[in-house]
Amino acid sequence: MAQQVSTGAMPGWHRVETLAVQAHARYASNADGHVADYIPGLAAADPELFGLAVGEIDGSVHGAGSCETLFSIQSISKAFVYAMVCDAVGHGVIKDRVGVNNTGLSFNSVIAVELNNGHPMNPMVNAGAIATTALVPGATPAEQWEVIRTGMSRFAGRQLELDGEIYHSEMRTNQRNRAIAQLLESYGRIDIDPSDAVDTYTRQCSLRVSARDLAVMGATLADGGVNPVTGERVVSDQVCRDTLAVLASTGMYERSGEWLFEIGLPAKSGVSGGIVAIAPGKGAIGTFSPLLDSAGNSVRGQLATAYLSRALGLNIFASAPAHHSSAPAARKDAV
Ligand SMILES: NC(=O)CC[C@H](N)C(=O)O
Repeated sequence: MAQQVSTGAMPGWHRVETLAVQAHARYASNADGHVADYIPGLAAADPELFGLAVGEIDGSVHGAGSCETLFSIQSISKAFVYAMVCDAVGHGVIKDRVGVNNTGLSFNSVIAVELNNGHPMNPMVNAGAIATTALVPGATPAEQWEVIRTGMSRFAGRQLELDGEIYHSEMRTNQRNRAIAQLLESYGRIDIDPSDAVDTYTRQCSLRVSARDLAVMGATLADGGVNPVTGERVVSDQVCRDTLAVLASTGMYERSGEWLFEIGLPAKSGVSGGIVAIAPGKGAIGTFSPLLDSAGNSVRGQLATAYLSRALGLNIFASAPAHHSSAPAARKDAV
């Protein structure tokens, strides 16, 4: 796991380790928010769970709390499947077919598709993610699923497994996603059977990861597409740039602008309570806590990421070097 070395991209091994523990301790007692319940399998999540990890591009990982607890990745899969599809089919195809602009509406909005003439607008909302998954290489849904599972596992540096219970639970209750996929088909935005696209998309959302996995997956995007733990190239550096740009504008649902303003990092969240935030050229923060705010973003995850972003000087818009900027606590904790 973590090595006692640092490239200097972040403040130093011991400092990052200490800050990870502090970020966890600082917000562990915050019980604001609600567990997602529109997928019955998610409603059973333990609201007490809270884990985080910081992954550096030298391959070190610093964890705190429930950082090894597994949970379904949900919407965070959208970021990595987008990167894989971009790598496979090129960014022009996906930009035209799916788009890169924020809808300003909730992630499962049907009206956003209608308002934009069937254009999904971006790959981080359900419509765009289903259209993106439909573009995954493979002659059959089984082949497409294998490409996704293998690709996501390469980002994590270990074999990821499907959470069968969550998958079946969502498949029984995802009428809205089925409607979105059929709407996309009616507009000629997906070429495969819409039920197959939704099935594969639901599987990708049901892959089990930990906060530690998210930190490594994010650090791979921070590292220009090379997994810093395994040393394997997963996607090209150009694909990382494209993916991070999309995450910056759309990764935190309709709160993406506010997030970028406060925290200054491209990020992606999911309704099971995960968040991954990426500091290009430095590393990534993975957090997990199932209590969500009204937009579906983890409350503790946002607070801990904000704290770490400030303390580690990760904001991509900061013009002063970290040692010249104000102390971590100088800005209020509200996200
Ligand atoms: N925001 C999310 O994490 C949503 C993912 C979930 N699988 C859905 O499609 O509704």
